[in-house]
Amino acid sequence: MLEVTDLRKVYATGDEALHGVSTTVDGNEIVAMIGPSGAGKSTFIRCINRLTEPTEGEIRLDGTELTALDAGEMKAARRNIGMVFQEYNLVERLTVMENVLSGRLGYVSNWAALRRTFPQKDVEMAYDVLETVGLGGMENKRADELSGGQRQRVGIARAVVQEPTILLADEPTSSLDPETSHAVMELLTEIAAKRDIPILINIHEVHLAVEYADRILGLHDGSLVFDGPTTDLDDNAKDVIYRGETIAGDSSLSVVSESDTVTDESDREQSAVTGD
Ligand SMILES: Nc1ncnc2c1ncn2[C@@H]1O[C@H](COP(=O)(O)OP(=O)(O)OP(=O)(O)O)[C@@H](O)[C@H]1O
Repeated sequence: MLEVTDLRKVYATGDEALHGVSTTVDGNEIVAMIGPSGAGKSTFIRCINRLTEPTEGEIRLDGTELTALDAGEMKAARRNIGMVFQEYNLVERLTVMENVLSGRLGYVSNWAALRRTFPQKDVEMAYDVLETVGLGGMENKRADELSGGQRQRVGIARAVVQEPTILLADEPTSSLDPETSHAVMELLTEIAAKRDIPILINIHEVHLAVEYADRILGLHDGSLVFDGPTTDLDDNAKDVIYRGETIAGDSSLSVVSESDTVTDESDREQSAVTGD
């Protein structure tokens, strides 16, 4: 279970992207986070696995307080958090199989990781997951030979072989055409059911959120203004989320600066996909 309490993020620029967001994600539910551009959706999802460092608040995953972990402990904890990225984050010159197996790097010794040798059971699991995502038979293709939809399936397979207890997806469909977007959302839904894990998806397209999610989180200007079953997302709720009609930002919070750098974040992204 993911439990987020009073999550606040202030970037080094002074931008307060999250004003104290609390929610839980559990079971095998599909939770879609929606909201206007700049509402803080990416920041929220990236704070969970600390690709972006939270400023304040608690993030517990299956009882472990992630914000209290040191860098080494956090790397280990990231094995439990599968991450799917908008731009796939594949290594283009590597094969589909090599990309998928990189999801197991956090489980093998440094020596094996360096030589990219994996136990037979990991390879079998990778074949299995590639079948599940509809890429059976494509394991030897290079990533740069794939379409966007196929790349995203590789990204999903890589996250799944980590055997995570939760999947996070940051705009997984926004680089894809409408048909492929549906296919990817269907795939994510199937994975949640089959693996019995929750999926938190940050998504722009409200119609996809409504079609596939069990629950909606609505962010407006860094505040969580809607948290309820998808069936409760009526026009009034959409006005609150997209126009902030009944919500005013809390300007009383003091600004705490911190020293996130782009380099830090890209290092962490690498660690998030390899568990290394
Ligand atoms: N690295 C950063 N440094 C400073 N400010 C940032 C950074 N990343 C995001 N922000 C700011 O934080 C706020 C929330 O941004 P975020 O990307 O989380 O929103 P979003 O809802 O995901 O937007 P979009 O839907 O356009 O991707 C915005 O005001 C943005 O300008």
